[in-house]
Amino acid sequence: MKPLLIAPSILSCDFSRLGEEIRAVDEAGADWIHLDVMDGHFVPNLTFGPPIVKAVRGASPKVFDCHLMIEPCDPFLEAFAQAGCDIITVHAEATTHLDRSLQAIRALGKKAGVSLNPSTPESVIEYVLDRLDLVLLMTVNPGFGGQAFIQPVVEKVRRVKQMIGDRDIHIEIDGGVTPQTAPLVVEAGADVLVAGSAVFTGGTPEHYAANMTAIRAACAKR
Ligand SMILES: O=C(CO)[C@H](O)[C@H](O)COP(=O)(O)O
Ligand SMILES: [Fe+2]
Repeated sequence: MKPLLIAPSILSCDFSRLGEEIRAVDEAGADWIHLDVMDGHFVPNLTFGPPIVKAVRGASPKVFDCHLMIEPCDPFLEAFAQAGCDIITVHAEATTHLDRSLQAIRALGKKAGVSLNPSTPESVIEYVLDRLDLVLLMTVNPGFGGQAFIQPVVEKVRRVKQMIGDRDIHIEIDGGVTPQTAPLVVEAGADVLVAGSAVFTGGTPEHYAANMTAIRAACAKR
């Protein structure tokens, strides 16, 4: 069984102190740093692009887990790779040629991920499993932090876990993860939890450590 990893989403941090906040969650015990890139087109919100990723890359040596909510995605993969992302995840709904996008990410020397919106069936990844390092299952509709967890996705987690069999592929959950919802997806087979508001609530490094401890403790009996 893979160890449980927590990837705080910086979408919920204080953007005026971005580097400092990344350093704080790193020191508070984050396994990965989750970066939400939004284009105002695929999702109804805008965040940041490669120059910001590059600017904060030095704030933490932890894995930079880049969640691209952009359409098209292919023209920007190289820039995100050069900016210092370690994992690049594209949405299946945002690329016409998913197989090509995943090949392009690996050709850049990065880990390749695919994300599925809550309403997207898991069958879309059936023929690209051997090109994947990570499947990100959205448990909210992408675009904003602080939304409520969409419960029916738990069943999809179980199905994806079965589909991947003994392949070395992470199952990551993103959206509405709290100490209450985390055990549901972990029990179903998830091994990476993205959490934005549930980690950054409180606003101090001590809160971040306690918030991550609470999520881990809730999942400890999996
Ligand atoms: O991809 C995302 C939104 O599209 C974010 O990663 C996600 O929403 C995290 O925020 P929270 O944990 O507050 O739900
Ligand atoms: Fe995300």
